[in-house]
Amino acid sequence: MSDVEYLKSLLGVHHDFPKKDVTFLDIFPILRDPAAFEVLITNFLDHLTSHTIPSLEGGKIDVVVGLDARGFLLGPIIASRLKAAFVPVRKIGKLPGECVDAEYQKEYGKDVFQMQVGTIQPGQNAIVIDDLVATGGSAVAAGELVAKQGGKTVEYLFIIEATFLNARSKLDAPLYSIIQADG
Ligand SMILES: O=P(O)(O)OC[C@H]1O[C@H](OP(=O)(O)OP(=O)(O)O)[C@H](O)[C@@H]1O
Ligand SMILES: Nc1ncnc2[nH]cnc12
Repeated sequence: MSDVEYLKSLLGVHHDFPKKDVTFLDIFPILRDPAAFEVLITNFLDHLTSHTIPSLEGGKIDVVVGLDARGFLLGPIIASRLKAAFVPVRKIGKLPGECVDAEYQKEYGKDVFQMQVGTIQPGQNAIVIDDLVATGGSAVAAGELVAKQGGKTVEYLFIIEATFLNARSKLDAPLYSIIQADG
């Protein structure tokens, strides 16, 4: 079994959660298996360090943006290994100080994301990371927050991509996913 097949085999599959007709894919079993979690982090880092990200134009990744809540499990470790800053995007009302806002529609609802002003400097290169991309609504909103601060999103990274919802077509930078789910 390949590394990716092994990661895929660990995912929890929950029908009709959190509402009817949504099949929820649970990444937590990967985090309960230290060897699998290392495979996961190594996959992201190999991609980020060996692959040329076209929109990075030879520059470095300055900021790793992690999305509330499961992007927080991945972002800090990737940022630390890249020697980049970690910046959280949180659901509205959770971050102190002045914030920029972006409203979004996701697979099973509507929400508002926020980022603290001054956490990305104009011209900095950012990647956005989360556990799963479904419709892409949350990723698009995160990209808007990066842009509002003058930053540039050079890539969006996810453990799982629900390919049938075609989030790629909505994003302003390439999408990288380790596991593709087609239905
Ligand atoms: O591509 P989209 O349609 O926007 O859906 C993807 C988002 O939905 C999930 O988070 P959720 O909003 O359930 O929040 P949580 O991490 O706080 O549970 C997931 O972790 C992504 O952030
Ligand atoms: N199907 C799904 N599984 C896990 N997280 C999600 N976020 C949005 N859709 C999801």
